[in-house]
Amino acid sequence: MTSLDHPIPRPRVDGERVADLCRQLLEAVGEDPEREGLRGTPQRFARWWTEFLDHDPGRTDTVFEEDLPAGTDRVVIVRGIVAWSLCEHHLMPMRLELTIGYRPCGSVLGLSKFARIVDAHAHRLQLQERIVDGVAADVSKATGSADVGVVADGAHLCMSMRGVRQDQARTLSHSLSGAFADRGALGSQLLAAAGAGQR
Ligand SMILES: Nc1nc2c(ncn2[C@@H]2O[C@H](COP(=O)(O)OP(=O)(O)OP(=O)(O)O)[C@@H](O)[C@H]2O)c(=O)[nH]1
Ligand SMILES: [Zn+2]
Repeated sequence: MTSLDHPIPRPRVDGERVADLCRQLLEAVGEDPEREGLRGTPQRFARWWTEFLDHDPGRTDTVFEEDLPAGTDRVVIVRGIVAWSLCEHHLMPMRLELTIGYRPCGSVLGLSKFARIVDAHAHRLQLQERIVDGVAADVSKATGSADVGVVADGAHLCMSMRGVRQDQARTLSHSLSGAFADRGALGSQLLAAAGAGQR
């Protein structure tokens, strides 16, 4: 069993510096960082950045050997995985609902590991498309399967509370490989499981 190398290393957060920058930000937007309600804000702000970016997803690659009876096909689809990330353009939250499928070839991945893999990619400054690609690559690496599909349905606050203010807009993105690709039945099954186009 090998542990997964994540393409973007976990950043180290300098909490004191973040708190100091928060104090400066409050001043720059015309606030008094010493007023009662804001006195603890720089420390809280630093704490949440640290909690978010320094998040340890835990072990992501526990697999179990599982032989399939000859002539049977097995597909695993996990849906309803919710993750929050931050868009790297505006540093604003995006909420993603992910559906992940793969066709096991000899071993199965522990079910909780899908959400842990998602966490490893979400707790960074990100693009939805990069999260989906990264999750698909890690699932493929952990399972040894070339047949992997990942669908994400994302709501981006930078598109809803500011900018174009499209509160209902959702972004669907997917990464399909092997048997999930080429508009085949498995890809369609995955998109249907994700409820694509139903919201
Ligand atoms: N492809 C992609 N784009 C994203 C994601 N998150 C945010 N964006 C977009 O990044 C783009 C940045 O556009 P810019 O023109 O540089 O910045 P802006 O003037 O703030 O853009 P507006 O949001 O249109 O006001 C916007 O279109 C955002 O909607 C993401 O996960 N994937
Ligand atoms: Zn954005």
